[in-house]
Amino acid sequence: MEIVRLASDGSGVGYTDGITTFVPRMLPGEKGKIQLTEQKKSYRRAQIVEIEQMSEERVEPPCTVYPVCGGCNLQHVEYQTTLAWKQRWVEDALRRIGGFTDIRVEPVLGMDDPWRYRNKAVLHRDLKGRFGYYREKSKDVTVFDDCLLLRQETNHRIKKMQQVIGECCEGIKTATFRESNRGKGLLVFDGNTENTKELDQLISKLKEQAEFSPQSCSITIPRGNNVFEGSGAQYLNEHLNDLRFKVSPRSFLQVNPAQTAVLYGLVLDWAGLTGEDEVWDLYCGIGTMTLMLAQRAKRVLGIEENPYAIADAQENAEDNNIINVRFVEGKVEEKLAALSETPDLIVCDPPRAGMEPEVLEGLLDIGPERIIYVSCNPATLARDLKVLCRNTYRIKRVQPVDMFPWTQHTEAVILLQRVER
Ligand SMILES: C[S@@+](CC[C@H](N)C(=O)[O-])C[C@H]1O[C@@H](n2cnc3c(N)ncnc32)[C@H](O)[C@@H]1O
Repeated sequence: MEIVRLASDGSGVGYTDGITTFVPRMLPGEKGKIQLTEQKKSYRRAQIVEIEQMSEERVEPPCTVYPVCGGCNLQHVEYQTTLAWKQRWVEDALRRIGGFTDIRVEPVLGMDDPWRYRNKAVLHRDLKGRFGYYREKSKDVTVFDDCLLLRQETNHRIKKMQQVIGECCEGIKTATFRESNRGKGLLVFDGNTENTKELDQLISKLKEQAEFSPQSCSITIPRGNNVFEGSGAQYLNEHLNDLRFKVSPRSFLQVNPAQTAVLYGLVLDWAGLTGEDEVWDLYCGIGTMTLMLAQRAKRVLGIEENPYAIADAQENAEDNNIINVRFVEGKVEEKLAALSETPDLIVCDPPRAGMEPEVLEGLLDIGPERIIYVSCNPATLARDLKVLCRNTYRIKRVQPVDMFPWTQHTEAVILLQRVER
């Protein structure tokens, strides 16, 4: 098969028997043998067997498990090429889904060093007791020695955990490693983690290792009803700008601290706050942006559905002596209707699914002068902007930020200006 174009997840696209066929990790202009892995009526998926004609854009991926790991899918091209692709994917989504034909999308803000940037790794356990990443579209696990997206210290911690746990504590199915930007770790075990002697022994053994001393990495076992037990502090402390944030094991935190600073910097810059502004931060998580906005605004309201995150947000405000914020726990689609004022600015940072229709209607009713939309999914972003920009708002700026190098994921910040009430 010959690859004729690129899909928006980085797969190559060609045709087998006239049917669109997606081949991950194959590039436009390449020819080769493929094997079909999935057949649907309107499309097929396949995997590379052999590449016979290679694109000049292809490079040797530095990671040894890249061909079989579901974590990264763009390591077979240069980093700058991936940034150009991501810019195009945002443009394509805005045009195809949103119907925006004349919007300028700025070049993606990439990283100077796009390796070892992640502060979180979710590892799954296979039947042999080995921990690793899921393969693409599979529950098979890829075991790795050195994940190039994680710091070396984190890779060492993972190896040590694997050695100590061996085949014991079968109930543990997932190990999530998180890390603050000052290097302190938090390991969360999930699965069937009832209070057993075996689990307590595991924690004792891990604590004896330098990698899991309470100063170096806490261990957390959720025991139901918001109870976490283990070793060390049962949360992370993160430092962003001049603020300190508590992050509970079940709360969201952006995974790329270096690019988070770039992303939040853009939001603060575009917010153009004067000190007299009323701001709402929808989908506010642990209140990271809420508190930063509050330092420059009159008042900020944060809305978030995760009870752990909202509790963190409240504590974070107190901890940083920020008093001009208020947090509301609940779904944005339910809480928005109960609010009657019109803020000057609304910042929204929804999950990949984007915003519910009720939220979009609510935003149009409330009608703030400006909206800043932070999105990690160009497709749902374009769908939502189509509604917001039908009559009321105009897109002023679109700036993608590379939060997830070597993966197909794309983050973008959009500034909307109200043009009509
Ligand atoms: C992409 S995160 C952004 C968090 C925060 N703005 C930050 O930068 O850390 C999305 C957040 O939305 C929350 N969330 C998801 N669906 C929600 C909903 N329907 N209503 C309120 N919050 C929601 C999630 O719990 C998560 O904390």
